[in-house]
Amino acid sequence: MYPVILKQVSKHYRLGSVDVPALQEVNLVIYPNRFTVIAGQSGSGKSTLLNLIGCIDRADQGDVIVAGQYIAQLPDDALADFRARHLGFIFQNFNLLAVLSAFENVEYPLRMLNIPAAKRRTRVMDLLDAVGLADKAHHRPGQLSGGQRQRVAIARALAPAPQLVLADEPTANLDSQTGKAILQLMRRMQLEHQVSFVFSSHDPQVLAEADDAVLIRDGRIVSVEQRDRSAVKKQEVLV
Ligand SMILES: Nc1ncnc2c1ncn2[C@@H]1O[C@H](COP(=O)(O)OP(=O)(O)OP(=O)(O)O)[C@@H](O)[C@H]1O
Repeated sequence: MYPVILKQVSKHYRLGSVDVPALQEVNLVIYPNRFTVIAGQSGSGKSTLLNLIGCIDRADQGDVIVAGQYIAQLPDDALADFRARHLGFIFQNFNLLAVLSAFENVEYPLRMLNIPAAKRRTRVMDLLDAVGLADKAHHRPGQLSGGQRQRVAIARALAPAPQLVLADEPTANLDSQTGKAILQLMRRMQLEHQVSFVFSSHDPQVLAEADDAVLIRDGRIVSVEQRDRSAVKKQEVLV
């Protein structure tokens, strides 16, 4: 497993004639198999940073290296394929396809990767079981609660066995109890699947759960706190 590396990364937006510096000379390493939270005030650059790490957008300057690949070297079609193979995404509004069942939503990224049907079925049912929704496989998103929808989204993100799962404010649209349960589920999935999770969040519950907490202000990283949570992890794995 590779770390994500950002070297001297800058990103600007243009708003009419105004230049908006969203990220400025960011240097950051996101270590494998950790729970990393990017925290900062509204407008500080969290989503921009997550979009660059998630290869949804490209840097204006500097290097973004994900899964050992310099992202700037990939043309757009190769980048879409790279994303599908190596990255999973969880969104605050879940982004499930309303006309598909829970099963079909989780299956979707595997279809995109041309995984054979029998293998898809096993993988999807294992994941739905792991997120506690095996009995809801045929329900559509409209027949599920917010927390259940986010569970489907977590299963979908993990379906292609990505190196990295990115989540933009994953608990923002959930009440605090449900948010807590979703956070615990994501932590369990992160440990069981040996995958890196990177979140942006304002939520103190999410920040408290971080292995690594990255604080961003005005487009610059102001601190990175690495916590030794090995004792916690051992306990969680044992239970
Ligand atoms: N498409 C865009 N066009 C112009 N400016 C943008 C665009 N997207 C973001 N920005 C600006 O870039 C800066 C960083 O925005 P970003 O969305 O990354 O912050 P954020 O920390 O994720 O904010 P929030 O917590 O409110 O989602 C802000 O000043 C924002 O106004």
